[in-house]
Amino acid sequence: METGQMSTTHEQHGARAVVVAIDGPSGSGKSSVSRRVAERLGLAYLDTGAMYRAATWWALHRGVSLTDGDAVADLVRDMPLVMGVDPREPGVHVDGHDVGEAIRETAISSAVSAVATNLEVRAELGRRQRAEIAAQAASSSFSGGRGIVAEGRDITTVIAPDADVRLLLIASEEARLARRAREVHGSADAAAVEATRDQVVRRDADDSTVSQFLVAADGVVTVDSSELDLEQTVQAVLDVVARTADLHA
Ligand SMILES: Nc1ncnc2c1ncn2[C@@H]1O[C@H](COP(=O)(O)OP(=O)(O)O)[C@@H](O)[C@H]1O
Ligand SMILES: Nc1ccn([C@H]2C[C@H](O)[C@@H](COP(=O)(O)OP(=O)(O)O)O2)c(=O)n1
Repeated sequence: METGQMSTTHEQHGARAVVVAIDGPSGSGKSSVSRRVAERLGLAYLDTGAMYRAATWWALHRGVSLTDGDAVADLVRDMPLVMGVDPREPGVHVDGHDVGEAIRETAISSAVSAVATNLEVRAELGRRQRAEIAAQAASSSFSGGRGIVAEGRDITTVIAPDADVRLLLIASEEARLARRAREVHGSADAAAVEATRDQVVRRDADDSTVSQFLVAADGVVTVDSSELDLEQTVQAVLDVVARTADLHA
């Protein structure tokens, strides 16, 4: 297997697992950039936002009211969630359901902050995220021990504050709204941007009550993608990784 071959080389060099932590607001490009960075470096990829989205889907699927915080937390503690960590195909399954597409629907985007601001849910999903990050140090893992790119809102600050590379990906509100409008509505005209505002601006305001992702914490490098296209942003992040971590990549 390709990954296995990379891991053998990696281990022969005696290199240890690298953890790249990336946070940022909605539409800054975290998911698309992190996936590409992970793929190019032969690392695993963890989309922690997808875990909050999957928890929201699961609660709605099971008919649990999102306003009943204790019931949601109880449900999430036992959630049979399987997160794929292959950056080429990062599948999300809950209780055998492939929810990769369903969790991106507007109904979930609008509701997810109610789950993401539940501190008991954060504790449970944070525990699973730390376990996955630690697991990628093992040679038997997807990355063959090379490591992982994990992205979300609190990875640089709470989940992996001692990551080798800590990065805040930002972009202007205008750029983020236009990107999301193009993605969801296929256009960045005024109507499409307005229709996207709730799931970008309101959601970031709600989410920032429990995580600090609008300003870089100490030691976190900021990359502003407002004026960069996707490939330029990937390159800017790879440059930060190369400067910061001894990847031998
Ligand atoms: N630097 C960029 N320039 C232009 N479009 C981008 C850039 N980064 C991401 N995109 C596009 O913007 C949309 C939102 O990106 P995404 O990775 O989902 O952001 P996030 O995970 O931060 O919410 C996607 O359609 C993506 O392809
Ligand atoms: N580590 C994380 C990751 C995501 N979240 C929350 C914040 C968001 O509202 C949801 C979904 O995150 P996601 O990264 O998929 O959202 P965007 O694609 O950036 O719009 O989860 C969080 O609170 N902590």
